[in-house]
Amino acid sequence: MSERHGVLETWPTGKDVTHFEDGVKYQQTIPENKNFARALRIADEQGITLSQPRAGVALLDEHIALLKVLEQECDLLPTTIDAYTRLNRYEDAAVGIQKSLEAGTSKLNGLPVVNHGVAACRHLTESLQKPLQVRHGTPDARLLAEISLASGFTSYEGGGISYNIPYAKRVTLEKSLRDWQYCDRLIGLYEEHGIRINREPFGPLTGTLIPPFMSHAVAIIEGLLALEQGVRSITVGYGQVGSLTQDVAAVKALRELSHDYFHQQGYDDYELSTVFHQWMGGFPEDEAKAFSVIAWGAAVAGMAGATKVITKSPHEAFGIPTAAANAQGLKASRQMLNMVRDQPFPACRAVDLEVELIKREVRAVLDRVFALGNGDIARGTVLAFEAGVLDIPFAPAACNAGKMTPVRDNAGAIRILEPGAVPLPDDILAMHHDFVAARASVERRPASFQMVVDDINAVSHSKLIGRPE
Ligand SMILES: CCC[C@H]1O[C@@H](n2cnc3c(N)ncnc32)[C@H](O)[C@@H]1O
Repeated sequence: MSERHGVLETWPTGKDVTHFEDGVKYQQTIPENKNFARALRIADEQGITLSQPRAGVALLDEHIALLKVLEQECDLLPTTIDAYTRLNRYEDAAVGIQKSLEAGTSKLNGLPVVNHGVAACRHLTESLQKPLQVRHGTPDARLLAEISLASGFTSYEGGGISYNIPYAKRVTLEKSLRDWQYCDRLIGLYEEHGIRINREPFGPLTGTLIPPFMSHAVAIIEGLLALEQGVRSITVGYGQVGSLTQDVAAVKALRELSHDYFHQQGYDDYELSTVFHQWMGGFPEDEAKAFSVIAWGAAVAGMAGATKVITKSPHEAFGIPTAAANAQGLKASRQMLNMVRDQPFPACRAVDLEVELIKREVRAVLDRVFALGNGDIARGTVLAFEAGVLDIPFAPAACNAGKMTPVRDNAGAIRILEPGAVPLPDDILAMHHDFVAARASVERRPASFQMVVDDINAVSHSKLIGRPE
């Protein structure tokens, strides 16, 4: 039995996509203004920042109603997939649908696209006017990809690292990287039939004090793995850390490094865009304070020249936002994006130094990943995680070393308290040490894990740096 046949058999709705050509034919009926890749290409050419929320509820009609509210305020639409579907637990998703019907409200934290199937999801994509993307967190996303793409979604988030390490405990990288090569190959097949589907590695990872160089390394690896399979529209992403100069530098470095590595590997016929995720850590409960965090994220995304910003809502501290709250986050973000649109962040020495630092750090890590894989990027990635060369702070995955410990410096930038086995050059390690020591002396306390804990809680307590009381 072919792999594809096996994938389609894992749930009855797999029958809906038996003939790949049917999905291609359907995608050819979608007007170009609803193609996600095209919208990003145009925005990037124009140098504007598009806005996109996260959103997903259990039942189809409610999800359509939700997206109709949001599409008034955003440029690009999501469909967030529920947690059961992300773990291929379609039976549990079916129970969640039933419970939602009985309760008259969503009992799932996203739309169970696999359970709903192609006909229903085509009704969804046809009901909306803006490009739609599937956002999820699925280590084995093969069936979800088959059904989503045949249903008219034109962008697919995730990757074999970014949807495993932060989202799963016991899924091996060998398996998730291989399953994501299937997803990328499927999108490569759509590309060969003239349908351009956008791919967006999940930049923020655990969203907890991730040093820019580490998330950039993962984004570039997943971009290369996608290019290898024929994907040609790639959005690399980054989660805001809250330091203005580090965030502006991170977006600049991410774009430039992605081009460097994609060209180095022989690709030049791709479209690249960047996405900036508004603060992914803990939020203040007070809605006015939450709007401040949201607006700060929008301001920096715009000034940094990100192609897209993923917005938050004033309900972030509580859970899934109502449509109204989600729309408020979009409106606050749009206001700010409009106000910063004509004032890109000016070139300055602090940003330039941070760009150079991030570039050196990314190169040190990726050089080792490529060396370990001896030219095979997927294999190098598996070995790099085993060796702790790639190491994602606070990730649940058993295959992640969890040795590298981040902490903020005295100005709020993310630095390294403990490098673990991440192969940074000695002079850079010394620089991180000095950054952290300077904060320790100002705070008159030793550099310690307590600082890390204080930083994790800082934003929800209306600060950026977790200073002692
Ligand atoms: C990247 C995942 C974390 C972020 O994703 C948001 N999120 C998750 N599920 C939904 C949903 N069903 N609707 C709207 N936002 C959602 C959370 O709030 C958080 O910001």
